[in-house]
Amino acid sequence: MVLELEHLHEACGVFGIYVEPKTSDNQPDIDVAQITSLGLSGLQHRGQESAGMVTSGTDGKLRSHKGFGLVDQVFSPATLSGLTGNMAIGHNRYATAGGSTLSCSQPFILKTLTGNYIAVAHNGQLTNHDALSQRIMQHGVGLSSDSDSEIIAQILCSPPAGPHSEHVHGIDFASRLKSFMQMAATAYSLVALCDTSVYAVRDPFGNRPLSVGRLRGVERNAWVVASETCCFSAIGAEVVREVLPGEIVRLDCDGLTSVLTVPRVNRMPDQTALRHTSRSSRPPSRQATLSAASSTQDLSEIPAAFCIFEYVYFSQPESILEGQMVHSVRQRCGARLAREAPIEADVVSTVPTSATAAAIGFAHAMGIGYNEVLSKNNYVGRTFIKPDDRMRKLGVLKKFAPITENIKGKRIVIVDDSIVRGTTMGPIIDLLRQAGALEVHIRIASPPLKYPCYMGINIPTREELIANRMAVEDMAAHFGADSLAYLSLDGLKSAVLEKAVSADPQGPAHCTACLSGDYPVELDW
Ligand SMILES: O=P(O)(O)OC[C@H]1O[C@H](OP(=O)(O)OP(=O)(O)O)[C@H](O)[C@@H]1O
Ligand SMILES: NC(=O)CC[C@H](N)C(=O)O
Ligand code: SF4
Ligand SMILES: [Mg+2]
Repeated sequence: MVLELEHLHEACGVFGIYVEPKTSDNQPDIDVAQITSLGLSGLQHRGQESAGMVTSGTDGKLRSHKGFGLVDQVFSPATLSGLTGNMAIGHNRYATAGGSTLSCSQPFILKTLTGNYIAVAHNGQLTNHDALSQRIMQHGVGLSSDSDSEIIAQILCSPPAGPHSEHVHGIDFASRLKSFMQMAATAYSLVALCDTSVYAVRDPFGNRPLSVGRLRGVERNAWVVASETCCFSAIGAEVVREVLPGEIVRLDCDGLTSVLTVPRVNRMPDQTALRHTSRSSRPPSRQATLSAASSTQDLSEIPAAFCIFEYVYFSQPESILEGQMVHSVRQRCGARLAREAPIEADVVSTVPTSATAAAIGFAHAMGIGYNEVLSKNNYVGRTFIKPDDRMRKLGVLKKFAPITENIKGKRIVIVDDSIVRGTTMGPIIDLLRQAGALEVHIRIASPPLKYPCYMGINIPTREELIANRMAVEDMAAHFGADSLAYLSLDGLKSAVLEKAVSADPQGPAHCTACLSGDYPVELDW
């Protein structure tokens, strides 16, 4: 028997690019496949299982390549040279539905009744996956996988109900997207290719991130879209804006067009089909029932529910979310934590890597020097170890080594962004003690993680989350520390909201379900 040392898993990265075809030889050639591969590399932290890309050009033909592994392993120069065209979409996958198989890797490509092909890539997790797959199969359509993303592609193959002029004018893809959004409230950020346009779509709750940018120094239309803006600098792009919750954006030779916005409403016609929505493969403790939203409620009043954990852990520090840099938000979290749980010490440090900004914020607010006490080996991947205590600790020690001269004889505050199973913290405290720390105080820059996520993040089961197994007061002793404190939920929300801006008329609002148990869609346990 082996124990997998796993924390939270990321949420997939999507990327898209549209470059207007050249009209004169003076215009620069833009290699969209090369840019997509660079963009996906910049989003690698969101998914490492498989990568894929679809390109299309003026000939209307789609070219694609997918494979297991990291972006640089999947796309060789020879592969990229075959992916020609003026537009592309790409995907990095961490599986949340359907397992880690090539049949579930993305983008999905399907042929439609009009003869056109569509390609779709998805970040997120459909909360009504099971109900939608039943509905598709009842129409006699077989599915090739258990992927919820395939469901999206299948639904987008069907013309929307009611009168439409699709067969005369080709696919009315925006109407298809709107129709899909009315069936599935959350969670998805999508990029799609259809005809001569790239589409970018964010679910009505805006649960997963998605931003549009523009290639610098290119005179004609040259748009990009990505899960996170951190990949823009490597491809020479500037941030334009976020896709709004419920918005469908089209990128083509007409520029950036906001085709339409669907209010935050779950208007699936058969509301009862939304019950018992979680994947059957989940253990009972993770099963959830989604209560249908009342049809009389003014649902456009419901606030957005952008994943607050993107700020805490998932996103890269340089990414811009809701008009603010993730690094700055993390620093504010650290500063608030210092106000909520101050402590006298000689040095403040981080559990590298994602807690570093919070540790710096904590140190500044306390007026204590920040320094590093742990060196992280970036080449250690997921660790499989025997489940005895000694080997468990060695698993963590493979990842971190003490910087002893910064530790010996010091009172140390060690800041982490989150505690999931509690695997990392105990061995780190041992390491600091062995290196001669006088005192060790743990500060966590987010509230206790207690509830599963149904929106596309693999959080361990309730039983596996240490915050459900142990009171906060007992944790310091459990880890061998002198004290331990978490940031409050209000503290986290204030740090995020202090500078968040949104073009959404309702303003920025967040999903905090894994911390608070309040799900954006109602769940009965
Ligand atoms: O309580 P645990 O189950 O041990 O998990 C919590 C740890 O996992 C995450 O870090 P990760 O190792 O993923 O790396 P990062 O900080 O470099 O992103 C998180 O930042 C914590 O450090
Ligand atoms: N992590 C994700 O966003 C996963 C997307 C999709 N649910 C899949 O499993 O492929
Ligand atoms: S439950 Fe947590 S991880 Fe999932 S979307 Fe909400 S805030 Fe993000
Ligand atoms: Mg960490």
